[in-house]
Amino acid sequence: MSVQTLHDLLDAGVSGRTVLVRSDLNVPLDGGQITDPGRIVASAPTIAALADAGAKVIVTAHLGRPKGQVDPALSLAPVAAKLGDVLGRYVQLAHDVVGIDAQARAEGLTDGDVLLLENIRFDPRETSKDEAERAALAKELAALTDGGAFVSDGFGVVHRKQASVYDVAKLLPHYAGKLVGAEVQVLRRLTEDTERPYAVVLGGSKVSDKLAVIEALAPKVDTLVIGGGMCFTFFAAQGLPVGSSLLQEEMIGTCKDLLERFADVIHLPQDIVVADSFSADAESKTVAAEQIPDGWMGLDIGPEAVGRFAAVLGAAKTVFWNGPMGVFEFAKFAAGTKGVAEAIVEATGKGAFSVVGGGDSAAAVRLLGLPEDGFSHISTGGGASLEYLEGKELPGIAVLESTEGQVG
Ligand SMILES: Nc1ncnc2c1ncn2[C@@H]1O[C@H](COP(=O)(O)OP(=O)(O)O)[C@@H](O)[C@H]1O
Ligand SMILES: O=C(OP(=O)(O)O)[C@H](O)COP(=O)(O)O
Repeated sequence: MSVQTLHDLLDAGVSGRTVLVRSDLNVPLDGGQITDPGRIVASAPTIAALADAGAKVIVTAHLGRPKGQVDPALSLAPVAAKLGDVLGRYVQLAHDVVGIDAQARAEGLTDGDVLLLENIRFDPRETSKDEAERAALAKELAALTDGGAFVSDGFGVVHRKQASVYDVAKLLPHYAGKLVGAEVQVLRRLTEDTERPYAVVLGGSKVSDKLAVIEALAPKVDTLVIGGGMCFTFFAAQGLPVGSSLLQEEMIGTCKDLLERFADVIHLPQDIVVADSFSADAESKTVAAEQIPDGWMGLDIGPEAVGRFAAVLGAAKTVFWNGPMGVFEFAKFAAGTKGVAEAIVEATGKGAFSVVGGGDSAAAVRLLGLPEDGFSHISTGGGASLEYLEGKELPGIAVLESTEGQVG
């Protein structure tokens, strides 16, 4: 079944209708300041098209992982201000998710207005495993539109079966936004007639999510380069000490099995930059991967690893990269990410098709001064892209294919 798109909704006419848009506005923050507005910029075209066509636009989004309760540090206030700048129109922020303030503001919207609801993850029902709880929140979200429409445009979050991504689509006529459409179109190229060698580079800190993806991805690729916070569980699987580095203990057995089955595919760093604390001015030194001292944590891959990874990536004809190689936000631990990114840019220059995905990975590209056009595509989704490549059904896209919630 085909998915209805924003074009279909605009063709049908939206003037005077209230449209709920799920965007991924999960941008990196440093003390309340947005360090990279990439996801806001990428989300703006869908919102602008609707507002320009006279819709009353309600945007819902999350920021970080606030555990179902209000966390003032994760308020969408800075995001509302930045979205307003990018759109060139005032964006009002509701001070709650679906409460009295959101309801009053939704009722008061006039054609072309844009309202951003407060961080949807302040409501515990958003991420609940209980379908009835999610459905209740979805019903309250849908009610804000007074029978309007839902546009799914948060590509970075379509792999999450959450109320504002999945359940609400069942209650309203639903459409795929511009960003979701564009992302899927590019990623399709990484799953059909992929030019070999095909390299996937994985790093970052969402270790449990992404280790689960490796099992499905490993048989599909020629090379799996693993760095960032992902490599320490593999080291532990080899019986090596990892100090106080990120570790997913319950996945050690899985990593052992992966190392046995995909020994030729998996590349791990042979040296690591360790630190005595998680801070920008920590004491640091480079050690061999098998010599991480007790009490020290690995915060970057070492220079030898960068060299070896660069050689592997230099031969690749297709590259997908998700997850920084180290804590690039601290200058001391940014060299690994920069080195690997430069190697991918070089491979792209020689004709490889390259995609970098993920909020922080895309931010790293820009913040470390790499040319954005040095990659074939910069995707807003890390986990979402990985699950797409894995061939898994993405709940936020699959639900758009259903007829539930559609008119007629
Ligand atoms: N060795 C490490 N230890 C702890 N955190 C790490 C390490 N390497 C990278 N990171 C962190 O991983 C974060 C990004 O992870 P993730 O969310 O998985 O990536 P993305 O947003 O690109 O999908 C960055 O904030 C970075 O500081
Ligand atoms: O940052 C995100 O994903 P990513 O780090 O995989 O790119 C998305 O906003 C999803 O966030 P989540 O992984 O907390 O569900």
